[in-house]
This record gives sequence, C-alpha cells and structure tokens, in this order.
Amino acid sequence: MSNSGEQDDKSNNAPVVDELKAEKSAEEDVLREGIFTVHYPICKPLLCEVSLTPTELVFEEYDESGYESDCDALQERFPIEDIYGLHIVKMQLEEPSLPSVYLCIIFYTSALESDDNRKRVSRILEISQSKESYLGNLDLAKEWSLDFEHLLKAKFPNLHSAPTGKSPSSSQTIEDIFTSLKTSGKKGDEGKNDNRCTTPSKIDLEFCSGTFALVRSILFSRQLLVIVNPVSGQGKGENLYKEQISAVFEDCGIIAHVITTEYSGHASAFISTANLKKFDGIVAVGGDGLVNELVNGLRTRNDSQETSHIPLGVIATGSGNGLARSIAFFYGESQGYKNNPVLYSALAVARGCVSPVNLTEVSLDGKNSYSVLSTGWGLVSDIDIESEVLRPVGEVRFVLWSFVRLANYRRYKAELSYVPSDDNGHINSRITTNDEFVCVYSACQSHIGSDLLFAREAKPFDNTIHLTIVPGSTSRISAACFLYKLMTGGGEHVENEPVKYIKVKEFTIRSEGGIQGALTVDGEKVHGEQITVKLCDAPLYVFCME
Ligand SMILES: Nc1ncnc2c1ncn2[C@@H]1O[C@H](COP(=O)(O)OP(=O)(O)OP(=O)(O)O)[C@@H](O)[C@H]1O
Repeated sequence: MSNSGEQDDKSNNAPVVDELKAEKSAEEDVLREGIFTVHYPICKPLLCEVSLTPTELVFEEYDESGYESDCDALQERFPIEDIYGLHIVKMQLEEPSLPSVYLCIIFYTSALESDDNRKRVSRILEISQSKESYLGNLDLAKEWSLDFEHLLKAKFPNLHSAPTGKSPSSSQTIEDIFTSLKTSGKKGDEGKNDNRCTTPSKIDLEFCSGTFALVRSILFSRQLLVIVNPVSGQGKGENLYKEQISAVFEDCGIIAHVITTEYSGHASAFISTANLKKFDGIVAVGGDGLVNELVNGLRTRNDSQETSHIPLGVIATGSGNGLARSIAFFYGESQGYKNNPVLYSALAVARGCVSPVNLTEVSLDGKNSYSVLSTGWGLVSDIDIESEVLRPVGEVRFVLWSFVRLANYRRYKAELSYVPSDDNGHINSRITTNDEFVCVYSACQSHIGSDLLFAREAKPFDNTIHLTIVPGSTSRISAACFLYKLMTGGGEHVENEPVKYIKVKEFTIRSEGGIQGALTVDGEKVHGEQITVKLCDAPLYVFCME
C-alpha cells in the first residue's frame, strides 16, 4: 500500500526493468510482468517482481535499487494450472487517497512442498500503478486476469465443452465482469445488485484480520447444487463438507446451494422435481450410491433431455468411491487422488472440465433404472453387502469379510447370457450358459472402489461393459487368489484360471424363484428373478481435472 508511489513508474506498461532483466524476460518468454506489493496470509507484505510465463506465475522479491535480488531473496514459482481462484478484493476501510485494486490469487499446489500433496497458497497483488484512478487499476487487474483466463483455457480445452452448448462455468466472461464492475458506478459500489457477488468470506477473514473485503470472484465462478449424504463412508460426509469442501468452493468462487439428505432416497426424490435452471452443475458429496440416486432422479424428470446434460461432480466421501477413483485414474491423477480424495475431487469440481462417462440401463424383473458403476452377483457382492456391519472401520471391511466369505464358500446356480464385443466394439452373437457361479461382476469403469482396480483397460466412455465371471468350478484357493489380487493388485485377478474377463454390450442373469446370494447395483442390494444390464446411449457428464 505504501508503495503505490514507487510502483507507478514500474508498472507493467512502463519500462520497469533494466536491460539485463529485459533479456532475462525474453529468454523465459514472459507474457506480462510488473512490480507489486504482495500480501501474504501471515507475513508482512513484500515488494515483488511478478512475471507471468505461459506455464508459470513467478514471484521474486524486488530490490528497489533496480538490480536483481540477491540469492537469499524470496522466489516462488507456481504452475498456471494450480490457480483455482481469482478474486478482486478491496480494503474494508479504504482511504480515498489509495485507489488500489487487489487481485487475490488462490493456488492449490505442491509447488512449495517437497511432497506431492497439494496445499492452499494465496497471494494478493496490490495494484496501485495508477495513483489516482481506481478504474485505471481495475483495468490493469483485468489485463492480468484475462491472461490467466486465456492460459487456463488453452491448458484445459474441456473447460467449456458441456454438451448442452451452455458453458459449465459462469456464463459471464472476465470481460463482462470487469465491465459490470466499471459501470456499477463509483468506487465502493462494485457488485451491488449482482448475484455473483458473494458475501465477504474466508478470504478476507484470513488476510490481515479482516482488512480486506471480497468484491468479486472471477474466473470460472459457478453456482452448484450440492447434495451431501451425512451417512456416507464412516458417517463423516457432513463434517467433511463443512470443514474442508466448503472452504475449497469458497476459494474457487463457487456459490454452493447445499442440501443434506435426511433418508435413503431423499436425493433422488429431491432432484426429480427441483428447479435446476440456475445451476451450472450438481455435486454429490457421498459415494457411488448417492451418485446412483442423483442420476436416477435426474433421468425420471419430464425435462430429462436437458437435465441429463448437467455436469455432475462427485466428491468422494463414501466408503467405495469407485466412480471418483476411476475418473482420477483415467486422467493420470491417481497419486493426487490417493493423497487426499476429498480435496482432489473438490478441486476437480472447481476446475470444471467435463468428461462423458458410460452409464448402464438395468432392467430388474421389468423395472428399469440406471447404474453409474457396477452390477454384481455372488462372492464380491456378498462381501460388499454383508460387511456393512463393519462400516465404521472403513474400506478395510471388504478385506476382513473376505475371510468370512471364503470360510463359508458358496456357489449359486443361474442362467447367464451375454453379448460379447471385440476390441473394436464389434458385436458377436449372444452366449448363454446355465451353470453354477461363484461370482459375476460387471463395471463400466476401471475401479469399483478406491483401492479396487477391476478393469485396467476401462476408460470412462469406452462403450463397454467389463464383465468378470468366476465359474462354479473355481476352487476356494483360486477364489482366495482372485480376491487377493482384486484387492491388492493391478488388475491381474482376471488372469487367475478359470476366471474369465469379457467385454460385453449387455448381459442377463436369470434364476426362477429369485437370484440367490447378494445381487447389487452400484453397491446397493436389489432382489429379483432376472436382471439385464445394457449400455445406455446417453452418457453421464462428470466434472474432472482436465
Ligand atoms: N440421510 C440418509 N440416511 C440414510 N441413508 C442415506 C441417507 N442419504 C443417503 N442415504 C443412502 O446411503 C447409501 C450409501 O450412500 P453413499 O453411496 O453416498 O455412501 P457409501 O455407501 O459410503 O459409499 P459407496 O457407495 O461408494 O460405498 C445410499 O443408498 C443412499 O441412498
């Protein structure tokens, strides 16, 4: 703040660096640079040279003598793709003589860490190059913001590819936002009558004990409908939302409308009639069961043609989280997900890229529904359902119950028929067998749980049902090997004789008098004599990292 005078002559529009620095800039392909006072959450503000390259934002402590900083000087480099929030903030008690504009940049990054864990880092650039004109400073903030926007858009081409043709992110561009800030009148009136102007948030509380107030969140700000399942996982869904996820959303400029479910089926009932017009996306804070409810609710609506295109976010607070894990696996972010599934999936929602994902249509004794992940019968489903009694221990319940189930080994009789497809998606003729089975399990995704790699070849939208058959001839030892490899391996469980792995377009299990053993759709138990699972033409659209 006190540096506004000095900075005037050093703005990015003016020749702020000496020849030496200009050379260095050219070498590093600097797109934009300037000298700013940078405010930090806890330490004192620092005068920094801030430069933007196509890949990084670099903060370098600036020596006012004009020479390059010594080697002890602070230097921080943040990858552009680690920017998740961009906000205009202002002084709460602004002195008229200081028409500064503050640009708050929020990163979720591992750039300052020695490990791969992403941490929240915020930096506030004080833009006071124009000594008298708030609007002049706003213009400069806009120039920087537009550069961030262009770089991020170039980096993430899926960002605006929602199939409705409507952007999944804000319908306003940064240009619109700055125009509205300028036309909103004199300094201090910014954002009035504007429903995207969020209330002062954590951002200002965190900086300098409430010295700053949020004016506008820009850059991919969205309105999301968030459905929280409080009993998901170990019953921590609601707390995780309040303590971690909401803070990430606030950082990223997301306006969340939160509904907490009160009973099983609530999410489905609510979403089947809710007014969804103003939302850019719907977020499930829970497991695959909650996603299943939301998809089924959305697809029973009268306007389902439109609503089935609304992107869905999946924040992994369930005990399985197969869908969230599969999406992360496909986009090569397995480690990021494993380090912190909740943070990773919240950031994927905030990033706002959209990926199509296969769904299946399930017909159970003639009653139709949709499955987002898996349909199973026998051993694996038995373990999933029966281990519910161990839910408080988390995902390890699957391992523990495997011992119980193997000690009491079961085979079930039914007719299984399926329509195989080859690697090019060509359909072969239907095969039908009437036999005993230990397990039949199918998924459209790679993972059926956070640590359960089921079909390593599976891609989110490969138009394939990946079917694994464990025939009745499988010995208890072989079944133990199958389970061990499923729970620990890289997908080798299907290489265990006589287990079969087949790509299919549809399959049916039928047993007169009722299918014995646990039959599950997305991990939830169902009952019936005949179940048919086939690929659904209209995919689901899910928020992802890129
Ligand atoms: N408030 C609630 N009370 C009781 N059950 C609920 C409530 N909200 C949702 N449910 C049900 O809880 C079940 C499990 O939910 P969810 O999938 O979110 O968590 P999970 O089972 O821990 O995760 P996963 O399915 O990934 O293993 C779903 O069938 C859902 O219908």
